[in-house]
Amino acid sequence: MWRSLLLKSTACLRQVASTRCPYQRHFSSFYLRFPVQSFCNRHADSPYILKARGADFFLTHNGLRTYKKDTNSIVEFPKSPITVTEIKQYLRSKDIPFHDGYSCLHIPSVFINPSSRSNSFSLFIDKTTGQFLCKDTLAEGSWEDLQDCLEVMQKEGRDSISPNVLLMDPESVEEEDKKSEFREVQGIWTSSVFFADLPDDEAQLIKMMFQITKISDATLKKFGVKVFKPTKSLVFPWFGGPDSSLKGIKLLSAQRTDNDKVTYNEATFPKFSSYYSLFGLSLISRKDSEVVLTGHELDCLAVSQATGLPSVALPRGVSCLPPILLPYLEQFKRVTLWLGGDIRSWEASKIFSRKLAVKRCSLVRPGEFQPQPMEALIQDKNLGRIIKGSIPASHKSIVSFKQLREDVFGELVNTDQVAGVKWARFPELNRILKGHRKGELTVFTGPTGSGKTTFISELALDLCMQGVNTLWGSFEINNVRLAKIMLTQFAMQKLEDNLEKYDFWADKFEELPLYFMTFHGQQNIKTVLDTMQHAVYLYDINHVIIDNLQFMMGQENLSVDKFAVQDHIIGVFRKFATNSSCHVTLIIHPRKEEDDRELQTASIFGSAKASQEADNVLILQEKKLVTCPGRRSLQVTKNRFDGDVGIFPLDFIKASLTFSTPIRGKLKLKKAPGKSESGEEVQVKPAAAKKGEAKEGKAEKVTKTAKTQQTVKNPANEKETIQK
Ligand SMILES: Nc1ncnc2c1ncn2[C@@H]1O[C@H](COP(=O)(O)OP(=O)(O)OP(=O)(O)O)[C@@H](O)[C@H]1O
Repeated sequence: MWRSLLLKSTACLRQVASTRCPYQRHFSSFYLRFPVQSFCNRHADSPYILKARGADFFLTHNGLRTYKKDTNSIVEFPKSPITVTEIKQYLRSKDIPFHDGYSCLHIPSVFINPSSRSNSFSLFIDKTTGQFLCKDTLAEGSWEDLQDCLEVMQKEGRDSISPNVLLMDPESVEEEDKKSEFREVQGIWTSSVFFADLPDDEAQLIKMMFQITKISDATLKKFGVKVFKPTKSLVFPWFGGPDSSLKGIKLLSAQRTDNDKVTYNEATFPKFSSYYSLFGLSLISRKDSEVVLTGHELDCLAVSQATGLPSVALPRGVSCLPPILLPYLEQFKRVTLWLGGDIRSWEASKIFSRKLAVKRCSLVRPGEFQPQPMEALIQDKNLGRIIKGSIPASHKSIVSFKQLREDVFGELVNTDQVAGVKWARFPELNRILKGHRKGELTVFTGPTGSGKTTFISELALDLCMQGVNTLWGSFEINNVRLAKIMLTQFAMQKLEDNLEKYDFWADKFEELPLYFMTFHGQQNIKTVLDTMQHAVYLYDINHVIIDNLQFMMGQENLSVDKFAVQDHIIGVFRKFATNSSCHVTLIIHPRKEEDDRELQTASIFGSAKASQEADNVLILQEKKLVTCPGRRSLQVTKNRFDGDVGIFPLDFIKASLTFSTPIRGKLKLKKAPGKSESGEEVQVKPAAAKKGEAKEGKAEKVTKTAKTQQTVKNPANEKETIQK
């Protein structure tokens, strides 16, 4: 059997390497046992990326440096997308029995000998992607991997196959890294102590610090929560696998801010991108048929203690529900999502319920009387009653105001949250657009070569750094160039001149929830949309950027009215944005305009119908409204959210490729009224500054922004801040 697998895999690799290199090529995990890296090094005469089960190898022409990156940051649409009907047909053709579950099909595990199978249907196939997970052996892989295994089994007349065929080379760098990381996990875990083993006053102090005085030692012990004294952190274990062994840990530390609020910082081992723990899962019995899904470990403790209901917590809060966790939630007939107390949690619960199958989900609507679970416990609320009052997630197309009433109220009391995520680098844009909202379509245009890509790159990066899961479709410039621009903007400095800092910034950048589609050049709109859909499912993407629409117009449509095609494509993206609750930013080249005329909304679109589809229209104007030639400004010509439109100037900083708003009246330096040392009211008079002084002002601003930038916490990062 090994020989046949080996032959098949090696042949495939050889074919790929000879025919496809240096193009990007997806290797399924099935082939990972083999030395992909060394094999391809021989063919590497230019840099390229191989995506292979969570690892990307960047091979340089001299083979001197190999970057590895274990986040699945490159989104490739499966060569042959699979449907659940096709999966079922295939299983039937192989006489494999299956249960049709909520998100997965369940089949007997092919990795366990039938005589020793404790649970007959322990292999779960994701209905949307075909990815599988065997809960007994933790073997996982793609639909193609599973088919390969089944084919080999059939050919060799076997009724099971070793899961080792799917494992990485045990001596690979990744495996070595994992082993040393696991030693670290065990070290922290064994040197941590249970609350019950701490002196009373110390335990009480820590509980006060984390605001968990209402959580009993018994509850903490039941969930295995410990304290790691050196950093005064709570330690949440991740127990997994059939033997419920320790797979990882999350460390949570708390800090009290000046205004007496508590902020939490999180760190996980393994790191966030591969931390797939459903906290509390090890306490769930096979017979449990309902569960409360929370967004935080402390909330999980609160629900369990107050209601006695089975409860689990998502590993990365409301930012995503990784499909790899879905098999663990299949046993529940009813899932109550109580993810938090704000609008973001409410939106996330609606999106997650689609993945979990809406028919079994009910949602706790955040509100004054329904804060997040831990807060509800502190306020002595009846958590059981709140859960009972959760509302079915099933969506009805026609609703009465009675059903909308609470939603409308929620929007009225949370205006700031409803307005969306605020840009940290573009306060002027916040002033006009109020924020970045899910489900909207933004159309962005500007003259050729004016800096559209560079500007949108920073705009999107800003949001991504605040936890907005982002997917790039860059058809014009390749992903390496785009990532270079973004990394420069992220580091806010010219990295070419600071190569020694590359790894520092690249490590941080890698933690961003940022994904790239691998398309380049003309693309079929359907393929692009399918890939976007796929990414939304896998990574809970909130923002897709398409650069640019012209690459979807296709050659075949040239005979048709160009603007009608454009209108159609905009309509398709509009629908996607609404249906997927995902913001789409579409870059469009303008119509040919006379050089000295400003662009307008009408410069972009073929018809008025298309302009109605966009929620926001942004135009990068070049040197029109400012005296200095080459200056850019950003104009908002449409804002469906609240109608405010406007324009503001942008300064371009070439070294960092960033844009900033010039300080207002920079040449007329003005200070807010204040008091002099003698106590007199002073107003600094506008003084005409020299050119050099103005530049200094700008440089100072950049440095300040850079500082702010470094302290921005990113939820995807190992340090997350949750404001209570
Ligand atoms: N405000 C600016 N001032 C001067 N140079 C800029 C400015 N913005 C971007 N650039 C530079 O101009 C070049 C083109 O920028 P970019 O690719 O972002 O433009 P674009 O509008 O997307 O181009 P295209 O029309 O080809 O799509 C880049 O080298 C970029 O660094």
